[in-house]
Amino acid sequence: MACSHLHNQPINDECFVCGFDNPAGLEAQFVERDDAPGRVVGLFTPKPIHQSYPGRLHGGVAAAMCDETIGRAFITDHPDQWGVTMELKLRYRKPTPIGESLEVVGVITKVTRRTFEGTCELRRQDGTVCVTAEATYMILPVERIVGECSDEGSYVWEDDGRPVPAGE
Ligand SMILES: CCCCCCCCCC(=O)SCCNC(=O)CCNC(=O)[C@H](O)C(C)(C)COP(=O)(O)OP(=O)(O)OC[C@H]1O[C@@H](n2cnc3c(N)ncnc32)[C@H](O)[C@@H]1OP(=O)(O)O
Repeated sequence: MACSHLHNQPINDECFVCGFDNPAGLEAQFVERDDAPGRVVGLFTPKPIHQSYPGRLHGGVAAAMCDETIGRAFITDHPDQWGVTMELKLRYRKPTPIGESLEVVGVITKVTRRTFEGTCELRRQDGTVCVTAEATYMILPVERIVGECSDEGSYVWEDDGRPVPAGE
């Protein structure tokens, strides 16, 4: 698979989905495929701590992965605009296993002045689509997103106002 990592997208080290300093996290990675421009592919391998029924990925964890994949698909084409999830709708179509490398393919379907919408598919290695999702986000300045819940973020600010992970 020809692909490139999303080097320009920030990571919050303690994020449940993308962070690598969250012991319970998914440690997901996000890439763009050369054969699918405009899409983001989230890659992750669920651990036993992410299950619901034995061996089965918890639906809420799948939702988190779908949510972030669609959100990152927007940032790919709008690097200075971030969003918060307003609405997330999922269909759990097949059981999702743990311990298997899975991918979530996200794409943006609609952009307005204040919102964007997108869809995604969570797929197994054999192509089985286990979960599909659609979501709507409100576009907000990152200062407001971070500032509403925390006095400190894991970001520093470049001269052009762009946030980058602290320590980079
Ligand atoms: C590093 C890169 C990562 C990128 C991917 C990230 C993916 C993950 C993203 C998340 O998980 S974010 C966490 C989950 N989401 C949130 O925490 C959002 C919480 N909700 C809000 O902060 C506010 O509801 C929101 C900013 C969306 C809107 O607040 P506003 O103050 O701008 O709007 P207001 O409350 O005045 O309402 C304006 C209109 O929008 C409507 N509205 C507000 N929230 C809504 C909502 N959630 N869904 C539908 N409609 C909503 C509201 O009813 C009203 O309708 P009317 O004008 O008809 O009266």
